[in-house]
Amino acid sequence: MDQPCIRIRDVGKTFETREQSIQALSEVNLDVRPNEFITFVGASGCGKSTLLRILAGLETHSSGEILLHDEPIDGPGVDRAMVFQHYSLYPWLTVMQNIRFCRQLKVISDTVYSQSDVETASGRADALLSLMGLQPFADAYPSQLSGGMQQRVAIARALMPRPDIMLMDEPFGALDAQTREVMHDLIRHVHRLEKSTILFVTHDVEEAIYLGSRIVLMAPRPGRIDSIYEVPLPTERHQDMKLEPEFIRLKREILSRIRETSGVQTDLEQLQRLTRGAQA
Ligand SMILES: Nc1ncnc2c1ncn2[C@@H]1O[C@H](COP(=O)(O)OP(=O)(O)OP(=O)(O)O)[C@@H](O)[C@H]1O
Repeated sequence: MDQPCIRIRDVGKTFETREQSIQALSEVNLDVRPNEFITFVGASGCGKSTLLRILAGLETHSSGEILLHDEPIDGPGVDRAMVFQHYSLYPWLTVMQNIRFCRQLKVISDTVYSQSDVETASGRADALLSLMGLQPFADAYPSQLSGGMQQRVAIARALMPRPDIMLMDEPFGALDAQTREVMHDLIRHVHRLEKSTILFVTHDVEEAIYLGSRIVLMAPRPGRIDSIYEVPLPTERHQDMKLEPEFIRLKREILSRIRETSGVQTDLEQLQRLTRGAQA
């Protein structure tokens, strides 16, 4: 079996605000193997985004250790790309310019500005444009595109420097149900083709099962890993699988565990007690 490309050991994160100290993550342990597609689910506030941001190098952790290819993470790097829920494209650049933007930065920062670098980058940008079905829109501006198309540009831009690891924080959260299904099949296709490792945060359990090979369920207060599920589906997926008994059983099990760990039930019970008290 492949060695893990990411090792997360006893990781904790505490945010200190003026009023309080928030333990966003506590004793998180996880090994990620190359080319895995891991999805993260869990109640609001369980630290999913914080963990992703730490892996992206956008946030530091307070305790424990995170190794990426046996090296500690010490900031963002071109080996990791992040895709957010909001498309975060540059509105003044065309689709093609947005896709090439990151690569241009890398070429300039490496000061290896040769013709062959530029040609390789152009070829890759063209390939990504066609992979995302965006060729007719190469010269369009983001404001001229639908949400789904903008997110395809954001994914193409993230893929441009050939990152080892894609960190995706609810990338399809703002899209309608039909567009999401199209994006699901597209991202599975991209994963097969590009062979990158994908860590994907979502609130949608069906999305988590359909996309992931493993599902990490996190729980809040403090944010931690509660359980990990292997997805019993073949690598090749199709939408009808969502109707299979095994898929529905896993969805029920995960949804029920999220409810149990979220504390919402406890809040409801407290509310009912208070209401009863007020009526007595
Ligand atoms: N910059 C910050 N400063 C203070 N507290 C923060 C900060 N970022 C996150 N938190 C807190 O850390 C906890 C975890 O937040 P995080 O956004 O990682 O959870 P999440 O699981 O992604 O939530 P959601 O599903 O609602 O997006 C929450 O209690 C949140 O309020």
